[in-house]
Amino acid sequence: MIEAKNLTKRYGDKTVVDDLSFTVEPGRVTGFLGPNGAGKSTTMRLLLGLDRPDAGEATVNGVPYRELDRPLSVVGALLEARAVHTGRSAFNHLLCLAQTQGIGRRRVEEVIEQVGLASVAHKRAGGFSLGMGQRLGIAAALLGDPAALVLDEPVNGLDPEGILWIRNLMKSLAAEGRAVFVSSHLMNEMAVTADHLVVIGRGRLVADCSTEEFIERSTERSVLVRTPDGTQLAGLLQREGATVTRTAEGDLDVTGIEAPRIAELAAADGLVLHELTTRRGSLEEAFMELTRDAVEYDADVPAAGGVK
Ligand SMILES: Nc1ncnc2c1ncn2[C@@H]1O[C@H](COP(=O)(O)OP(=O)(O)OP(=O)(O)O)[C@@H](O)[C@H]1O
Repeated sequence: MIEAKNLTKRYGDKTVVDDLSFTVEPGRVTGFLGPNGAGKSTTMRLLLGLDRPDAGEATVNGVPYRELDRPLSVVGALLEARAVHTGRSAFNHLLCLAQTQGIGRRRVEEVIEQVGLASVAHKRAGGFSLGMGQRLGIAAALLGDPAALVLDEPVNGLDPEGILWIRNLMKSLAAEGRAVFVSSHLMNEMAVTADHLVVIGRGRLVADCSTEEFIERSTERSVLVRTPDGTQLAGLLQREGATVTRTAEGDLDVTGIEAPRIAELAAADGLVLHELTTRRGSLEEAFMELTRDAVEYDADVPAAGGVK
């Protein structure tokens, strides 16, 4: 389990991570979301002891990273999305890393197999494509068979096949009981990958809840109604407490009342319906709105355990 408690980091007079607290639980993928510059990479560096917080603390299984005896066996990390610039082969690169932590050759072979690099294991890693470099970085993160993983934007710059591979790998690592913490600035990608979301804006926590709950709360549902009896139906629905607006095409856009109830009310008054479609707002739009101004949003919605 990874824990951030009141983490704060300032660069000059700018507070980049601001009193941030959250937990990354084992057995699930926790997505770490925020627009560019929100403070995700900085937070991950603090979790991994690469930077010191100005206040608060970060621990892995209750221990600060710098105090871990064999860190690779506790938490694996992928920090930068680029190929390794080395004249060494992928195998030797991993072997060197393994030897610093008393990890054997057999384990190096295993992780190379696991990330699908067996056929190029003895090729120079410096010549790898971005996707192969990402696989190598993930192999390094997995070397110590860690219970927790911290991955910073692992799908950046990958092709659809690479994205799918990383997505499935993260899910299977979580299914094995590991705590997987993965950052992204892409809401839609996280929506299909993560079980839980920690969302930040300007270094502050904006949401800490299940992905399902986030989607449910963030995207308002409305019903599109196409009818030749628009005026009567609009009046009827408004009397039932719904909010009705006319679209440019003359259809009704209805919120506050579900599609089956609209159909029942229309039927009871003998009104004709040509179409009844439940629609959801775009998740990406909701995310942009949510993170545009963290402070402003804070005042609007309930805190603690849900969308803050
Ligand atoms: N070493 C540093 N010195 C000064 N400012 C920094 C430093 N590292 C990061 N920052 C600033 O802190 C803010 C947060 O950066 P960070 O890289 O953590 O954001 P991010 O959410 O990971 O963004 P991205 O999605 O673009 O990677 C940015 O405004 C950045 O310019």
